[in-house]
Amino acid sequence: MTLARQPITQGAHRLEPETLAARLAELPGWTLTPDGDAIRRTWRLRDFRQAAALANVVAWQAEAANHHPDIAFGWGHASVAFTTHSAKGVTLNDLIMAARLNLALPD
Ligand SMILES: C[C@H](O)[C@H](O)[C@H]1CNC2=NC(N)=NC(=O)C2=N1
Repeated sequence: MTLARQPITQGAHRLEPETLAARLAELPGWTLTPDGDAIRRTWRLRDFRQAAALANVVAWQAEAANHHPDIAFGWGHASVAFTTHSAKGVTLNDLIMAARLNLALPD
Protein backbone atom coordinates (compact mmCIF):
# COMPACT_ATOMS: atom_id res chain seq x y z
CA MET A 1 0.00 0.00 0.00
CA THR A 2 1.37 3.46 -0.78
CA LEU A 3 2.44 5.46 2.24
CA ALA A 4 -0.23 8.12 1.71
CA ARG A 5 -3.03 5.52 1.88
CA GLN A 6 -1.91 3.91 5.10
CA PRO A 7 -4.00 4.68 8.17
CA ILE A 8 -2.81 6.83 11.07
CA THR A 9 -2.57 4.51 14.08
CA GLN A 10 -2.43 5.00 17.83
CA GLY A 11 0.71 4.01 19.73
CA ALA A 12 3.13 4.31 16.80
CA HIS A 13 6.77 3.94 17.81
CA ARG A 14 9.61 6.31 17.12
CA LEU A 15 11.51 5.16 14.02
CA GLU A 16 15.18 4.22 14.16
CA PRO A 17 17.46 6.81 12.50
CA GLU A 18 18.45 4.40 9.69
CA THR A 19 14.83 3.50 8.91
CA LEU A 20 13.83 7.14 9.02
CA ALA A 21 16.61 8.25 6.66
CA ALA A 22 15.67 5.55 4.15
CA ARG A 23 11.99 6.42 4.24
CA LEU A 24 12.62 10.17 3.97
CA ALA A 25 14.32 9.50 0.64
CA GLU A 26 10.82 8.58 -0.68
CA LEU A 27 9.42 11.96 0.38
CA PRO A 28 10.65 14.81 -1.84
CA GLY A 29 11.11 18.07 0.05
CA TRP A 30 10.97 16.62 3.56
CA THR A 31 14.08 16.70 5.75
CA LEU A 32 14.90 15.88 9.33
CA THR A 33 15.15 18.84 11.69
CA PRO A 34 18.61 19.41 13.26
CA ASP A 35 17.57 17.77 16.55
CA GLY A 36 16.32 14.71 14.64
CA ASP A 37 12.94 14.81 16.38
CA ALA A 38 10.76 16.10 13.52
CA ILE A 39 10.44 16.26 9.75
CA ARG A 40 9.86 19.52 7.91
CA ARG A 41 9.03 20.81 4.45
CA THR A 42 9.04 24.44 3.33
CA TRP A 43 7.12 25.72 0.31
CA ARG A 44 7.79 28.91 -1.63
CA LEU A 45 4.54 30.47 -2.77
CA ARG A 46 3.33 33.38 -4.84
CA ASP A 47 2.15 35.60 -2.00
CA PHE A 48 0.62 35.67 1.48
CA ARG A 49 -2.74 34.47 0.24
CA GLN A 50 -1.24 31.31 -1.27
CA ALA A 51 0.74 30.65 1.91
CA ALA A 52 -2.38 31.04 4.06
CA ALA A 53 -4.32 28.74 1.73
CA LEU A 54 -1.63 26.07 2.03
CA ALA A 55 -1.64 26.38 5.81
CA ASN A 56 -5.41 25.86 5.78
CA VAL A 57 -5.20 22.74 3.63
CA VAL A 58 -2.59 21.32 5.99
CA ALA A 59 -4.60 22.26 9.09
CA TRP A 60 -7.79 20.58 7.93
CA GLN A 61 -6.01 17.49 6.63
CA ALA A 62 -4.44 17.24 10.10
CA GLU A 63 -7.80 17.62 11.81
CA ALA A 64 -9.29 14.89 9.63
CA ALA A 65 -6.42 12.56 10.54
CA ASN A 66 -6.15 13.70 14.17
CA HIS A 67 -2.39 14.09 13.67
CA HIS A 68 -1.26 17.68 13.95
CA PRO A 69 1.81 19.55 12.69
CA ASP A 70 3.37 22.85 13.59
CA ILE A 71 2.73 25.29 10.76
CA ALA A 72 4.48 28.61 10.14
CA PHE A 73 3.76 30.90 7.22
CA GLY A 74 4.35 34.40 5.93
CA TRP A 75 4.43 36.27 2.64
CA GLY A 76 5.44 33.72 0.00
CA HIS A 77 6.45 30.88 2.30
CA ALA A 78 4.95 28.16 4.46
CA SER A 79 6.67 25.54 6.57
CA VAL A 80 5.17 22.38 8.08
CA ALA A 81 6.80 20.19 10.74
CA PHE A 82 5.56 16.85 12.01
CA THR A 83 6.58 14.98 15.10
CA THR A 84 4.63 12.55 17.27
CA HIS A 85 4.45 14.00 20.75
CA SER A 86 3.43 10.74 22.38
CA ALA A 87 6.47 8.97 20.88
CA LYS A 88 8.85 11.93 21.38
CA GLY A 89 10.09 11.62 17.82
CA VAL A 90 9.22 10.76 14.24
CA THR A 91 6.86 7.84 13.65
CA LEU A 92 5.28 6.28 10.59
CA ASN A 93 2.28 8.56 11.23
CA ASP A 94 4.44 11.61 10.47
CA LEU A 95 5.68 10.05 7.22
CA ILE A 96 2.11 9.19 6.22
CA MET A 97 1.02 12.80 6.73
CA ALA A 98 4.00 14.04 4.72
CA ALA A 99 3.13 11.66 1.87
CA ARG A 100 -0.50 12.82 1.90
CA LEU A 101 0.57 16.47 1.74
CA ASN A 102 2.97 15.79 -1.12
CA LEU A 103 0.00 14.45 -3.08
CA ALA A 104 -2.35 17.28 -2.10
CA LEU A 105 -0.02 20.26 -2.48
CA PRO A 106 2.04 21.76 -5.32
CA ASP A 107 5.80 21.34 -5.52
C1 LIG B 1 -5.81 11.89 21.80
C2 LIG B 1 -5.17 12.24 20.50
O1 LIG B 1 -5.19 11.16 19.63
C3 LIG B 1 -3.73 12.68 20.68
O2 LIG B 1 -3.65 13.77 21.56
C4 LIG B 1 -3.05 13.01 19.37
C5 LIG B 1 -3.58 14.23 18.67
N1 LIG B 1 -2.67 14.74 17.65
C6 LIG B 1 -1.36 14.47 17.71
N2 LIG B 1 -0.53 14.99 16.84
C7 LIG B 1 0.77 14.77 16.89
N3 LIG B 1 1.56 15.32 15.98
N4 LIG B 1 1.31 13.97 17.84
C8 LIG B 1 0.57 13.36 18.76
O3 LIG B 1 1.10 12.62 19.60
C9 LIG B 1 -0.84 13.60 18.72
N5 LIG B 1 -1.65 13.02 19.57
